[in-house]
Amino acid sequence: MSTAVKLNVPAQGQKITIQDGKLSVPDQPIIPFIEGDGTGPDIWRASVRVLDAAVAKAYGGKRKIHWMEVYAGQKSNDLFNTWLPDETVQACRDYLVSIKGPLTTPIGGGIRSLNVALRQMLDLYVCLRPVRWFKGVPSPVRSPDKVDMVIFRENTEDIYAGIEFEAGTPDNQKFLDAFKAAFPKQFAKIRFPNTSGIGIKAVSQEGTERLFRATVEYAIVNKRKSVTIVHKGNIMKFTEGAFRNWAYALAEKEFADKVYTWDQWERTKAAKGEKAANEEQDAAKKAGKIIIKDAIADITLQQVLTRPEEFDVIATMNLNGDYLSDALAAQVGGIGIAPGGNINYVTGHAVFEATHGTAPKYANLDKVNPGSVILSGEMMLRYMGWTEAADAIISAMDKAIGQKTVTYDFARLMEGAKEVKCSEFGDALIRNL
Ligand SMILES: NC(=O)C1=CN([C@@H]2O[C@H](COP(=O)(O)OP(=O)(O)OC[C@H]3O[C@@H](n4cnc5c(N)ncnc54)[C@H](OP(=O)(O)O)[C@@H]3O)[C@@H](O)[C@H]2O)C=CC1
Ligand SMILES: O=C(O)CCC(=O)C(=O)O
Ligand SMILES: [Mg+2]
Repeated sequence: MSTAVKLNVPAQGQKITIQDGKLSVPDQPIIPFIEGDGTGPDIWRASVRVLDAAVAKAYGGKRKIHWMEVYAGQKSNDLFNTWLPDETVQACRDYLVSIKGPLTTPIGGGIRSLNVALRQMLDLYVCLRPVRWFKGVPSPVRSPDKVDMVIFRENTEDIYAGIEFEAGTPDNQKFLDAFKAAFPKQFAKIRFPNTSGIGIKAVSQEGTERLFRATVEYAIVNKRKSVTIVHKGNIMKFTEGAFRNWAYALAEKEFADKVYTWDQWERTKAAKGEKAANEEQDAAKKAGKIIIKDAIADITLQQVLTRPEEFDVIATMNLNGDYLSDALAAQVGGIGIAPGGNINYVTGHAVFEATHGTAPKYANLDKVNPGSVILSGEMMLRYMGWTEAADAIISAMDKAIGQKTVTYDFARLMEGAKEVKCSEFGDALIRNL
């Protein structure tokens, strides 16, 4: 039985609200945070000091965040005998904007991902993961400066929805019986039905459209050059292929005067030839239109390495986005510095979190890079409209890395670096604010 969960609401501060689609952020907002499992507590302790210092530096005491701890994961289970209390989900709902550390998910059994559950319960349909290089960060590629990509990963659908039937269970048998009865031809395609685990991949038009609408709006507001739809539609025609087609159709329907799509190029080519299609595309580029293109997921993973300058904003489904965001992070210094935000742009709900996990072998060593959570906090501040504080963090990050004061992950790859602890990297950022 779970114990009652008591949240300590700060005595001061107000809720962030949303009116007519616009966030209303008080000068003293209450922001819930989840510390996280494994390295989460070390990272959070360093991060919160940097975020507070950046706000104090930017607004001289006029603005201040009142943090409210909410619980999830191991700490929650230890204290309250529940992994994800309703009170936590409700607080993220009520206070609109929150931030979290990583939470552990067991492999092959046990509880389902609390991270994914939170995204689904709050319907945070965009997982926004910008990938950029800070000068001086060690990288395995020759030109990490060419990597400046922003991933829009669909966050509520796909194989991640957790519709699975474990091999050998009565539910699995029930599912297979019903499947066989309704679709005997497709059932016959299962190579080893008696020992197959089954997972269901659902990708919808609504889910695709809201993700892609947010992507194109972001590309327009931020004056980006292109959006690449990344999919495996040659194999999964009615899920990943449909994602591609729905995305192209939405771009032409809702953003006709702001974009030029490769679908348009194909149509013009078929009607008037390749030269005319190229001229049309060149004219669109000159007019500042965003090029909407697509690429199959496997070749994308090669080309983001070999031709990074051709990728700008990327829209993709849940699983592809998961793989792609860790792979891209490697090019700019690793997941120790890869931030993210889970956002519903309609309701305003947002939970900011690092791309990495709990890195359990480093728990409580005050060792790992807190950069990912700090930069997730930077994204949160920008989302709140606190641009000056966000800019101060970026500039401090530039300076600290320029001084070669870095945690172990960078130090092991950098000549002449001064390796510092997680908390000391926080200190270095604060000094450089
Ligand atoms: N959103 C979330 O909460 C997420 C949770 N997870 C969960 O985390 C757990 C562990 O997953 P795992 O696959 O090991 O992936 P992790 O991301 O936790 O760690 C993998 C490796 O990445 C490097 N790394 C991770 N965090 C940092 C950091 N802050 N600074 C520097 N390097 C870092 C370390 O590399 P090295 O050993 O080379 O130093 C580490 O061993 C699992 O339960 C998983 O489900 C995973 C991803 C996201
Ligand atoms: O929830 C998890 O444990 C993993 C999630 C993950 O890898 C991600 O969001 O990138
Ligand atoms: Mg991941």
